[in-house]
Amino acid sequence: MELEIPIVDLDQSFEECAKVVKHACERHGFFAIKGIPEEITSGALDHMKRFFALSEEEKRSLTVDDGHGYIPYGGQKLDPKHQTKGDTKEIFAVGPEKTADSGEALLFGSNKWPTDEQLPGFRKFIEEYCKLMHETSVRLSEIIGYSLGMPTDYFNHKVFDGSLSCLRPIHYFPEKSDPEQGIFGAGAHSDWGMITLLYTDGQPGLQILVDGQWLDVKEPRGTLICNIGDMLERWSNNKYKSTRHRVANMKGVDRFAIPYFLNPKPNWVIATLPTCGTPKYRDIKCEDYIASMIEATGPDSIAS
Ligand SMILES: O=C(O)CCC(=O)C(=O)O
Ligand SMILES: [Fe+2]
Repeated sequence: MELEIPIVDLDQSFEECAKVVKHACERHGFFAIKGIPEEITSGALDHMKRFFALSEEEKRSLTVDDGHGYIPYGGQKLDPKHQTKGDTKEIFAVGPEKTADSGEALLFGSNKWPTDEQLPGFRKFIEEYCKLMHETSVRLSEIIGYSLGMPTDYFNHKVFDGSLSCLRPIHYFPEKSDPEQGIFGAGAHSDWGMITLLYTDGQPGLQILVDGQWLDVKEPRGTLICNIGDMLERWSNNKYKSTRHRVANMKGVDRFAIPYFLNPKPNWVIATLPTCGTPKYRDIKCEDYIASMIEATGPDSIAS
């Protein structure tokens, strides 16, 4: 069954956007956003297709060792309990460059870029794309904070301008998923951070779990999908849902997706908002939550 998600038009008023966001977040936490120029999203997609078309050797020379870089096929298993093999995808993770004097904990290291000879213009374009995704997701966070009864400057740059946000473009291999056999493009999971902004090539595959049923998400073309992550669920004391989702590649074709994960600064403490009732969660530092999730889903969870 298909799920239609509401559209937030960033050209509309703050109040109007907040109304749509609130309604979607209280139901399942997925909505689409309009207002990012097509040539930018399709440009990012073209660059990422060229990246994943590099030779195995070239990609593996950029293999991730501390958070950023290339993660080969099967290198992540998002739902170890229900998967019989790793996700049938490869990833290239890029984050904001950390400066030596930023004083942040070293959870993620520096980026690993292909050379300009390998992929002309790639680094410049993707860096700009990261900045645009960051600005857009911070703006959405301001709207979200307001929709939860907080001042509009509560969730702004002071919270999110750190090193943990991350663009993680994905190539799903042309391999048919088989949910009965525990084979998925990406296993069921919820996202970990504040929000995720996702652009896809339009191939179906993304499914979300609503009232015990897996529904296919159909995003209107020319939009990005935005969904709520675990930290916002904690902040909002479960008012807003960090819904489980997965990728089932039922056609067995290549599929490309470019998610941007907006996370707070490493040492930012996630504590229930004063507008959201008696806390159901203990306070937790952003970097501690992320480290525990990497531990649960990274290469060590592949061993089984
Ligand atoms: O590829 C998609 O549509 C979703 C990817 C996703 O959920 C993730 O990377 O967290
Ligand atoms: Fe996800």
